Amino acid sequence: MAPSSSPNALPQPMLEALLQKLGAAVLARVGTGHTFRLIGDPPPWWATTFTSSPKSPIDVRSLAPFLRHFLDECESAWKDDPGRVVRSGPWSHRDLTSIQHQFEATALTVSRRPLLLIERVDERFDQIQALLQHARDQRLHHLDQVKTHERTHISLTGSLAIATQERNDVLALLQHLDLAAIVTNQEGCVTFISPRCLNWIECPPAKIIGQPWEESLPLDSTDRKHLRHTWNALAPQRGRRPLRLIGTTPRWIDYEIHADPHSSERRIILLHDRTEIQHLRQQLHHQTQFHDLVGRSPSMLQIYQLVRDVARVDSTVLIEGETGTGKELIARAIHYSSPRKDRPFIAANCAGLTDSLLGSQLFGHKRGAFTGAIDDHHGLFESADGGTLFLDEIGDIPTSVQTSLLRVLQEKEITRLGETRPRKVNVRILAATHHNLNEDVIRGTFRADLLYRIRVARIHLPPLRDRRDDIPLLIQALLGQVCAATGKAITNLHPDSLHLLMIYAWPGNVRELKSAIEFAVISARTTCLMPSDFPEELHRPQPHHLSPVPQDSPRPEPKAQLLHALQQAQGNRTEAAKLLGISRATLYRRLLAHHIEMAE
Ligand SMILES: Nc1ncnc2c1ncn2[C@@H]1O[C@H](COP(=O)(O)OP(=O)(O)OP(=O)(O)O)[C@@H](O)[C@H]1O
Repeated sequence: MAPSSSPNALPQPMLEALLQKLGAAVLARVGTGHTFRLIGDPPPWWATTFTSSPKSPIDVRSLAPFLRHFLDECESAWKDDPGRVVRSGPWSHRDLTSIQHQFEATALTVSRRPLLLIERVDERFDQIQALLQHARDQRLHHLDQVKTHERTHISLTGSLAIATQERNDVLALLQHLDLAAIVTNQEGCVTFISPRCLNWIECPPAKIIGQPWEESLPLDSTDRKHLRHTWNALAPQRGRRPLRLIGTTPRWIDYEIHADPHSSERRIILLHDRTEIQHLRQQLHHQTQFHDLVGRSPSMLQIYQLVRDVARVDSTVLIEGETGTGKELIARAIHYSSPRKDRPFIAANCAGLTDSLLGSQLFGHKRGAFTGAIDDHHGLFESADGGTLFLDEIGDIPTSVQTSLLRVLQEKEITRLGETRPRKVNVRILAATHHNLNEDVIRGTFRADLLYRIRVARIHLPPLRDRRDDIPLLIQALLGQVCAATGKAITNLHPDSLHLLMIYAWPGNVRELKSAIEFAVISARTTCLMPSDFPEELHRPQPHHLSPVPQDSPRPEPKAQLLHALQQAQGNRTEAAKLLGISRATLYRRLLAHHIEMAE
């Protein structure tokens, strides 16, 4: 029971009237005990509730046992504060028809006279009950909602955990497979990028997500074009060559572009780090290649060393070897290994030109120097000034030009045709021939003094049949070149094709090998080169007794075979060497060894 604040000091008649209006029974104490008298008219419910007559003094304890305790409590409250209004709180009481009602009593003193108000509060109680019920329902509903939310939360947390786990599994798998991945939406904007990929491109995800995929990878324009081309293809594609990611740590990556199996409009780009393989490949390339020359056979390794040696000095070099053995490549390698490498390298083919044409080509001419010389013209010597002039087929130079050439080599100056004034030139001469210039000197078609001038250093290139170990490397390199040039993707060489290429005599040397590969690539119906794809001459039976043997083979040709080959070649030693599948030098050595007469 909560004491409330002091009552308002209204005049008693007004107060009684007011309370009766409220439908309450208002009882005033008579004397000092529990006897009270009803003031004014009883409330409507009095007669059906209590047996006591409203007109007589009433012992309120007979109305309800509860009131006794209530009044005792009021008495002790009024001792401290006579002005206090004391409320009982509701109590239940059955009326004369046994219907239970709720009552509430309020006690106060007016002019020190205790008053007791008894109210039937059923309606209020019902309202409160209804409110309570409503509140209870609301609470239950709320609890239901809380439970539902809790269940949803648990289920979402579970789904999130599963999704996180799946994502981590996918990332772990990508990591394990050494793969990075990018997923794009239908507009080509990045929706996912794996941490490994972010690591490669050294970029925070916020800068990549939502950006067009093309801009997310640091590539040069050629690689970007290549990637875009692959992207635009309808079918899933694997990049034909690795891309180079530009960055603080440049990387080589292979890539595959797939449609997302869950949505055909999305794409998944899988990226594979190939940097290590690429470095190994480059190392291998460096090991198998010297400038543009492919080959690791002992003879080629010796030649590479010789090239390095002669590149350091400025002397003239004579490069000898059969056609197609790579004489021009050697000349280029010398030039580009030499201090002249930043100056011009000019190659001139001396075969098949008349005196004046070759002379004019090499030394230049003055206008009117010969018929058709309509202008002043500087020659290749002047063009090559400071650099290197490679004179191919020097054995075919007409004698008059040989004389001029000798003078240039001696004086280091040229005179244009039709002029008398010499001009200083600083040119290094490299010359090549497939002739035997010694024989040409003996025959009188080549000047001996010129030969000694140009043969200060000498490099002899072995024919391909004498260095068969290099054939597989050459095939690989040439196949790469031819595929790049033709745009055809050849991935394999059938073992029978390799056998065919290994046993053929290659009279045209590397040039012939290159042509055969070109032919096969063009003819190929699949990505594998079959024996039938190669030119017909490769299929002709190679005479067993003439079948070329590897250069390193210690087995010499028996004398009878040498004689037979010479006879077949009608004494022509170059032809005989070809038939035997050996170089001319080897043929000479073997002829000497077998004491076979070397006369022409
Ligand atoms: N060792 C090699 N590695 C790679 N390619 C080679 C090699 N040797 C030759 N080739 C290729 O073979 C072809 C002929 O080479 P090159 O012109 O240098 O030969 P050459 O001996 O000068 O021929 P010729 O005497 O007929 O002028 C070129 O396509 C060249 O690239």
